Amino acid sequence: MGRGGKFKKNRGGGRGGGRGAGANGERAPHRPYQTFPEVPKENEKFERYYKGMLNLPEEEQAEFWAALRRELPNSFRFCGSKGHALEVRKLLQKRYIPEITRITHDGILVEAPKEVPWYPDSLAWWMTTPKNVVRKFPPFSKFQKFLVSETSVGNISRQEVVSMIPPLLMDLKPGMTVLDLCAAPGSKSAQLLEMVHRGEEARIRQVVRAITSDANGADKTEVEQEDEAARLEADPSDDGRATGMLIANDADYKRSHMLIHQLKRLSSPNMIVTNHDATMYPPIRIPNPEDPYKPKYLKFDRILADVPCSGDGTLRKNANLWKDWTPGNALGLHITQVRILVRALQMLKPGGRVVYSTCSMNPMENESVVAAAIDRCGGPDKIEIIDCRDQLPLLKRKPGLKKWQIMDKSGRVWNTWKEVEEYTKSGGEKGGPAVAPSRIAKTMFPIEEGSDCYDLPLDRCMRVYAHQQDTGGFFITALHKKAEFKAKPEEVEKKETVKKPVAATNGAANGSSGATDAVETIGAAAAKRGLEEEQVEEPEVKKRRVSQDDTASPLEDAAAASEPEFAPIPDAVETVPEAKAEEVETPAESDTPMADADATETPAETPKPETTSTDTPKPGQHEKKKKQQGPYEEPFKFLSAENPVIQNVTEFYKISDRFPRDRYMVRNAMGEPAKSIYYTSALVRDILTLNEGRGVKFVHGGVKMFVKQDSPSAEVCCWRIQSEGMPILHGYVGEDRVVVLRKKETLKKLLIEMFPKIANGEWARLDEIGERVRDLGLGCCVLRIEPEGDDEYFNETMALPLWKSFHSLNLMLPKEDRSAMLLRIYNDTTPLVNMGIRKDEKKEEQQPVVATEAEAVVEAAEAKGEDTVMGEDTSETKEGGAAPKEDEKVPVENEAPVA
Ligand SMILES: C[S@@+](CC[C@H](N)C(=O)[O-])C[C@H]1O[C@@H](n2cnc3c(N)ncnc32)[C@H](O)[C@@H]1O
Repeated sequence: MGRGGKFKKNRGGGRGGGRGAGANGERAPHRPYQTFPEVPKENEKFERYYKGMLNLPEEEQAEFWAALRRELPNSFRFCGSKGHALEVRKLLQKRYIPEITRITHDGILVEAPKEVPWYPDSLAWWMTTPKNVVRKFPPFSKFQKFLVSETSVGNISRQEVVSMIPPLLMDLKPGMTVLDLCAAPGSKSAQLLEMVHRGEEARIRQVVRAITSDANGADKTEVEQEDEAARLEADPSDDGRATGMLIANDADYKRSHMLIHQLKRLSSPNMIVTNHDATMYPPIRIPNPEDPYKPKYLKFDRILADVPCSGDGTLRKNANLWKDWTPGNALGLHITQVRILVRALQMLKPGGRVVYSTCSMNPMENESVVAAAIDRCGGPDKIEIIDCRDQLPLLKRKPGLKKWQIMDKSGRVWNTWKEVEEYTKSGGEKGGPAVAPSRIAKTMFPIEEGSDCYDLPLDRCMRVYAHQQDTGGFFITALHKKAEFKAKPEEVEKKETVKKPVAATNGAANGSSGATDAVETIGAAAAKRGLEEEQVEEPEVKKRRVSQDDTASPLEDAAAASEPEFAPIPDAVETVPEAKAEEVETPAESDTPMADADATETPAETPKPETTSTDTPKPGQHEKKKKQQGPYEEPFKFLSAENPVIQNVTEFYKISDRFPRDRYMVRNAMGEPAKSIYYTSALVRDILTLNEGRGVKFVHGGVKMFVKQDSPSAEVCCWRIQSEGMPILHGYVGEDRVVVLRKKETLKKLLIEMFPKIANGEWARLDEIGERVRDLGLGCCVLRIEPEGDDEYFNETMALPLWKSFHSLNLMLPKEDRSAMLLRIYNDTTPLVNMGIRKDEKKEEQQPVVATEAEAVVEAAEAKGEDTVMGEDTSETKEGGAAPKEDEKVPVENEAPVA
């Protein structure tokens, strides 16, 4: 329900007659809230298809159907680095739960949030009180503010619990490379990225301490010490910095930008966002130390294929699915799903792992896809289904199906492919012309006897049903690649008249470059012909050996890519299933990325070109479309360590030699630092550099490290450190540019006041930092917070950018971050004070910040029954980073009060 929606009253009687499981997996004693009756929760075909097929014991059947008709509990996950996530969790437990347990609603004590029992470190929580009650019922207001505020700054992810499972089965370790093929809006990518960085803070601290013999920041890392990833040996090669990498990909351009918004908060230099059709994901070139002239391609340690699906496991939050469910939804997706999984297995290292998941219960999107992909990839000798029974022991699940039926569009159920063939041969029931049921394919059925895939242990797949622990439905399988293989070509039915999958047409639709098409063709060729990445000889490579910095022009690539070796196999193209748009309604795309920002498990998400070739653009339409589809991304250009700007920042901040200087990047064709300087890991740099001009559609990479600022004099560096780069850099900044803050009250002044004055002796108001800031040179510095005492809410070491001008200071933090910190540390919702702003800005600036934009975003997404990951920032610029927020502006003197 949206913001303006009416508060829905409890309709009494308890949910599902008190039959459901509680949030801890046990039966709940009572269910104070019931489902909304607007949509009749029935669908004859759906019920007929699933009744009996899911192998549920008789006594569970009623529970299963009752659970599907109940509303889903509210769930959320504490995210970011583990130490910080645990601190935020502490607030829930100590400050908010005691308050919630005292609330009665309609005469019934509400259930407090509970830990999701199987999620590690108790970082995932859920509660049965509906979201709209939490949002609108006044006694929840403090808790709601906490949720909104921490969501907006990226410390809480409003994620459905079953959607948290796949990353937990990835066995992702420090140093590994991981690809999330269908990643938007990014809740699982966020989990994966946290894993890429696991233990990093502790490892870096070990290194910095060893170098400086400095005990800065009395260590609060008890938890991390228990964690193997926190030991330097886990990832030692880059002074403890994480060397692993996540590539998060989505075929839909707009959704790939949602990914950027969601993941940016994690400030990771180890992440790239790409925009490709996963069925033909292009080979990614990496350095080849053995022979720099011979192209080498990345093979991933881990791949997540959380594929587009019909989404009938999300019925509990998308009640419209009750009326919209048709068997055709899944029929139209099976082939794309198989292709995505085959491509994932191709791009995997031997010994690596792919996790395949859907939020659908339909075997034709699940077990049949797994079996068909294993069959195409060389059978059980090459690909093994991993037995995950010992993983997440507290998660209740059912084994994958070994037998199932297929329901065609008309609702007729088929047991075997043979049955379909016989029916077709016989000319159907009326003895008329032989017409096969539309869209049914052989690979949808259980594999027949005689194949080495006949008896695959499909029971090792995991099915999670709504009634087991009061969740949505989900399917997850982990696959181990035992050895390289050459994939079998797709078996195709030539007679079907089909359209191209919409995702596959994206490149053309969005006017992407010839180079992109060429790379997609190479990806497609590799995928369709079963070529391994090593065997993919790129077009230009055939003509001449290339050096690492050699880049073929897009045209060359495109022309060469059309040579026979890389041409798509005609049959395969012809038999691509019809775009599912006509059967499965894709939610209408709104103009603002915000409106559909947080769709996680939305059904049928295959991207759709916005226009067909016959569309005539209306006046003014062209520009808008172009922007939405974003055919042009600024290139990623790395700066040399000798670049004068790099030398200037290194000198001004006295950045230690231990901090790499060859990983700074800008986003403009000239390769000149103009507005922002980004920082990436070494691997991300190599990938962005080596693949330039190959048409790989990179849409994001790098953390914004420095932002250009007007500076008061030539001696003051005009590049301030950006808050998102601070955690990476601060340990290497010389003490000349560091201010140490220890007192809780001093920090509060800096958080509440946007421009606290320091001229004319007013520095003295700033307690222990007063003299230091008085004596400090102008410009940006590191405010290192090392809390004294043992205040339970003020005990985390942090580093924030602080700007000193002649008259005032400014903590360079976005407003949401300031407000979230005020709430977290001081339980304070005081409006921020900005004495230095112009009159016309004043009214707006002095509004309380919590629960404004962030709340609107969360509510908009939740209104659609979707997961929300993090706060939305709609100020993305062409430079690929967020436009500076209002309060990140240069604290120029004329904005600050004149003393
Ligand atoms: C189930 S959602 C992914 C949810 C996401 N993993 C998360 O946890 O937030 C499926 C995504 O696949 C994308 N998609 C659809 N077809 C695709 C294709 N052929 N290649 C890559 N992505 C595709 C959709 O745009 C959608 O964002």
